Amino acid sequence: MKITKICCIGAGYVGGPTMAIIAQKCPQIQVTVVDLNEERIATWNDEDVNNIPIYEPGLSEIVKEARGRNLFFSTEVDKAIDEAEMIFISVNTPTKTYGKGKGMAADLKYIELCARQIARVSTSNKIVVEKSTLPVRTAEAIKSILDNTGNGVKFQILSNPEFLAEGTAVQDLLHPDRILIGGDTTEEGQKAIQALVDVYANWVAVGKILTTNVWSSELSKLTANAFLAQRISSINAMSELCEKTGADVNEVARAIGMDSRIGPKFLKASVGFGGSCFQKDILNLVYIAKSYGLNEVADYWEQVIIMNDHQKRRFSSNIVKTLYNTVSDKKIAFLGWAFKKDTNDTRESAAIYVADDLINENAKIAVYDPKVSYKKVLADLDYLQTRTADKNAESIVSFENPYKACEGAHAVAILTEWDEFVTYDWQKIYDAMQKPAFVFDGRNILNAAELEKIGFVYQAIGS
Ligand SMILES: NC(=O)c1ccc[n+]([C@@H]2O[C@H](COP(=O)([O-])OP(=O)(O)OC[C@H]3O[C@@H](n4cnc5c(N)ncnc54)[C@H](O)[C@@H]3O)[C@@H](O)[C@H]2O)c1
Ligand SMILES: O=c1ccn([C@@H]2O[C@H](COP(=O)(O)OP(=O)(O)O[C@H]3O[C@H](CO)[C@@H](O)[C@H](O)[C@H]3O)[C@@H](O)[C@H]2O)c(=O)[nH]1
Repeated sequence: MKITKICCIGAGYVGGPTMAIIAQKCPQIQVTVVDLNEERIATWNDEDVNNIPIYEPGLSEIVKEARGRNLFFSTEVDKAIDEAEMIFISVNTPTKTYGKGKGMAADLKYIELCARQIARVSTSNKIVVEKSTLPVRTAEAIKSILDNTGNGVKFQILSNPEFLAEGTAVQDLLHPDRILIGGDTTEEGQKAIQALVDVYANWVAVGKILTTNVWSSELSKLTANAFLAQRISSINAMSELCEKTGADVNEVARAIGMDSRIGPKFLKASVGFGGSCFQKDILNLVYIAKSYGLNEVADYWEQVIIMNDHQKRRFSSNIVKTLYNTVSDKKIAFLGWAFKKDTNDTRESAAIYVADDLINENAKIAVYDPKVSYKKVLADLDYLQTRTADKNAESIVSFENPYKACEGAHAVAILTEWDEFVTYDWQKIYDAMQKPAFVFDGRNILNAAELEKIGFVYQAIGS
């Protein structure tokens, strides 16, 4: 089956970039990305392509090339669904905040709404592709809804999890380690798999396109994120031991990373991992394991989250302890608010939790992040519901100039590893700060010797 029209439901961090690349690489396919969020669609369509809602290096250029040619962003969900032969579901699947599984399970209400909408409006056969990260066996639920509420048209359901990381989304999509496609073993299922393989084969070597059954594909996504996050919690656990023993976690990471069985990637000790995926997906894995009575499996993976929470709290406690056990009315400058560099995404960023802890101690926080607005900073803190929005606004400000953010501060804390932080005039920052001037480097990006020479009291993670 040759695909000529694709619809993607969800114009977020996955739907937007993924469809932009498909449109760029497959000019013969018309790709329409739809979303209920009118503001988001309007900014995807903004005349100035630099205003698109997601910041990813290289993305605006690709959108510029394909938008209006074969890439469209629209709020007309029904129309796009009905016209397409293949529909990607790329909506959010956050952790449940209510009812059974609250705080653990994935909330599938948006997925179910999509399935019902597809069933309601489809007048021709469709291939439905799960792009969102979903609990194993979700395809079964989607199939049941489609088959029982549809207009008699036939649906094939594929699982095609996305492995892109934010900040490198374009490169990850252009040069993926692998593409994973899970589908039914029936003849129809195999035809559907082939149709999606043919789309990716426009730019991905066929040897990198892996096909499996649906359940393996769904579970592989949760497994990949669990393994990646586990490496970070493992190195972060060692960072605390390094601080006690005089070992240096960067040296330890280099030494173990040269073992080809371990490998060098994902061994950077930090203030803790953030992002919308790791915590959510591991909690979901823990919930699934528990629901099958596999308590030891659940406890094993939950420890990755416990360690990460500890690492974030340890960072804020250390700031308070080092600043003579009080930060009350002291100005702490935060360089970085995003959960990692090269993205404007702040979901689950360590900065939010560190700020929350410090505000509990009456600190005054001044944030500078090259891509995050003050509105977003406040929304992130308000979401925690620790205190009133007014109190948050009194306790935290943000600056468009990093030097202004650091002026008069008792300490600077590095929360995100933006490259520009390394290039700053640290002497100038030092001169304008309270003395002694402290730097807490939550990303181990600055040069300790240089900063100490200037006069800073410098503390990194794990040394
Ligand atoms: N962010 C990542 O880097 C990443 C990477 C791989 C996988 N994932 C997974 O991909 C999925 C999407 O993540 P995201 O970061 O793009 O989320 P997101 O919140 O940025 O985007 C989801 C979009 O879906 C829209 N939406 C929700 N319900 C809808 C409906 N019924 N009809 C139309 N639009 C609807 C929302 O308005 C939102 O704009 C999640 O399951 C996530 O776990 C994310
Ligand atoms: O050595 C490291 C590597 C990462 N991090 C932190 O870990 C978090 C996650 O980083 P990363 O994995 O690079 O970004 P994400 O966009 O969250 O991507 C992850 O989550 C996505 C959503 O499921 C997956 O698709 C990706 O494969 C997976 O890497 C960030 O806070 C990083 O700063 C570290 O602290 N140390």
